Amino acid sequence: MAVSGFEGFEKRLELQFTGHDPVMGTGLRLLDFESIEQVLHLVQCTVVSALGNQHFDSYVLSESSLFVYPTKIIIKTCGTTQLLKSVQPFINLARTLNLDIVSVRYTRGSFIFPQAQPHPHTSFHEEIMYLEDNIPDHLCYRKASVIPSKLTSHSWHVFSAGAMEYSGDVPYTVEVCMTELDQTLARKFFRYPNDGKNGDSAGKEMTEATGINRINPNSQICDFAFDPCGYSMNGLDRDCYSTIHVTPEDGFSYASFECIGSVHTDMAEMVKKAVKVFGPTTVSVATTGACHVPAVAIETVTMKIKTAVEQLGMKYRSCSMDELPAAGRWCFRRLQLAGKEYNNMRGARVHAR
Ligand SMILES: C[S@@+](CC[C@H](N)C(=O)[O-])C[C@H]1O[C@@H](n2cnc3c(N)ncnc32)[C@H](O)[C@@H]1O
Repeated sequence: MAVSGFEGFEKRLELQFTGHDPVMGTGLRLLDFESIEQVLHLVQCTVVSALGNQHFDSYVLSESSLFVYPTKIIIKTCGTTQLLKSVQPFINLARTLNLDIVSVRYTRGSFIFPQAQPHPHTSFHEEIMYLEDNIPDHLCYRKASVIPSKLTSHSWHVFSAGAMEYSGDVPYTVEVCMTELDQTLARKFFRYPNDGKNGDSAGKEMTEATGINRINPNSQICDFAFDPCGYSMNGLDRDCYSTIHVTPEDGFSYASFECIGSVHTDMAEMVKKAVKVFGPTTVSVATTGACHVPAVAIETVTMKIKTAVEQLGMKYRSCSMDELPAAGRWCFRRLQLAGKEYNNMRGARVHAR
């Protein structure tokens, strides 16, 4: 942990592959656990719990989560992990299964403790340089973008590279970052000393006590409670995942909620339920991949989420959009608890009333 506190904001990497073998039922899921562990060792994290279904495998990590689909890997890690060190090893491992990389997407918010980040995460510039050096040339549709909000301390960083332009036919992704959690709600993610439980049983109890199990009642949940505090879960609902990570310590409290949506998902309702679990002061919502079907167009999805979160007493502060050739349109919205204002330094909160 950094001297100052734990960095909750995750770095997220999504690698998409393709292969000549039309039988894609297993694909990357054939990777043996030892190979995955070796990559995670480079990133500086470990597996603490795992659960799979017929569509994908999910791993709760000591620092966030990993999802392995037949042709896709999604890994998000927090703290001072070196996530981008996994890019080349994953591409090489996929090659052993005759799978070729076709797109890379890297996203993250603004770190609370940027000075604590190691190479190659000391700045967004360094991250882009590292990615450029470690992905193959055929991923030629490339763009990096910092999507601003009104607060320079809350921006969304995106890099995407693809072998072809984005076609808009994938389910959309919503990444929610919450800071300054309500202290009473955050306390539910602390364990009692000598509680006689292990990470799995304590995690299950937190999932139920906090209402996380009601965010998507159709999910199978793999959860883990850290000692003395902290919580992570992966939810599996057919081929869609959701994931929650919580750093409850006062002063740098943080929680994230991420999930995949489709025309069948009431995303706004799920985000609202997730925000309610934590009572944060600031909520940022990054949405991408929404396609041209009107019901899941990015404007429709993000507007519904905004309206749902406002019902919890949050006020809309800013909205920015950008378009990346290999990843499609991005929308980054920030909301803040009504009656609270920030000056431009993170954490320096001024009450407006
Ligand atoms: C559960 S992980 C979640 C990471 C996620 N990105 C977040 O901050 O919400 C981080 C939390 O677990 C706590 N924790 C306790 N033991 C830990 C360990 N061995 N590794 C990582 N985090 C640990 C940290 O202090 C922090 O509160």
